[in-house]
Amino acid sequence: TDILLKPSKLGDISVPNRVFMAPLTRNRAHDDGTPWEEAATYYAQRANAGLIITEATQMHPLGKGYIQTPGIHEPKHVEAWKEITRAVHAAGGRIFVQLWHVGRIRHSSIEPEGEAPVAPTAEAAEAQTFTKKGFEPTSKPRELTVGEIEALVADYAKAARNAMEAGFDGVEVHCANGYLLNQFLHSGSNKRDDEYGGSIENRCRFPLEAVDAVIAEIGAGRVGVRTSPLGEANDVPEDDPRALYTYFHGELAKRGLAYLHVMESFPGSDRSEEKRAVIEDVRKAWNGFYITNGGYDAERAAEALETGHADAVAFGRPYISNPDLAVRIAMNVEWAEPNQETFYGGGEKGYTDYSDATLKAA
Ligand SMILES: C=C(C(=O)O)c1ccccc1
Repeated sequence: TDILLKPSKLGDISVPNRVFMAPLTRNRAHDDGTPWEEAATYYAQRANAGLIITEATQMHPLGKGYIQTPGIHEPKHVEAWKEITRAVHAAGGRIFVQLWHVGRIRHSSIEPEGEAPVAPTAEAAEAQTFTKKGFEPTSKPRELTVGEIEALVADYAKAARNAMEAGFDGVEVHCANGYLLNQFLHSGSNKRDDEYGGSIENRCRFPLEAVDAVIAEIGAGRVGVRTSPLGEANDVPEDDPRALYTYFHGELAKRGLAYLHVMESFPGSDRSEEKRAVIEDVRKAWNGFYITNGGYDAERAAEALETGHADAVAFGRPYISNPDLAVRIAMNVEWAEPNQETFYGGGEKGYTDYSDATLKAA
């Protein structure tokens, strides 16, 4: 598995290995969207990753859909993130922030309280979110006007500017997992009849405008994009994933982005031949640095690089319970299993209290 430890260039930066930390929602931020102070320790412990991609971080007040997720749209958010990026850089790490807007995956009791979610179309998702009362069905959204979409494009650029101010090495634009930009991409969630809906080109328009605004603000070498072509999360059916993502990945390939990050499978879902074939096809439309993600162990990760399928592998749950994952891979040390009870919400337990055994053993 040594191929996982090969350095590489990645857009404007260099990475020391191909073992990346995938975005992980942990629901431990303050209610006003300020990240928790303990996050500096949590991310610095994981600085051995070739690249850390933060938990999904809302780029607009209405982009918040769950309790205690962090934001990056206020000056106080930027100040708090500065401590985190400083700690990661002091530990020798590199970190991108994932810019998120939940769209209709939101309950109106979440701050800003009483505000309905926004979406491409005024149809509620068959989905749940978690509020202070626990899991609740998502609220019925209202349809975004063209003017509001244009304002959100500018908000993505502003969030990217905030990310640079906060000391991040770059940003990942979240276009996956049934959230706002994914809702625009898919035929099942986007029923608009204006220039932002209908054809594949029209459904890709807003996501591409958002990516272009971020590129214009901070440069393509500091921008990655995440997609989930076979996404099952949050009720975003799509008539023709192969055609849609061949086009979307092809458009992204023209922009000189730092990377494309694809969730290829999901916890508990099957990896059928048909699904693998779609992923292989839409993978071919991309021409740059490719990060794969989805339940990899070290052996399958090394194989993904050896076959040329991917240039790096993002690990989610393994990085929860193995802060030193890249070192464990280098030293061939067994991985610890994460405790699912402390994935979402809570304090230090299950967050910063996992052992970095190899660093003591080294
Ligand atoms: C941001 C998330 C994603 O991209 O799936 C998320 C949100 C809530 C729980 C788990 C994951």
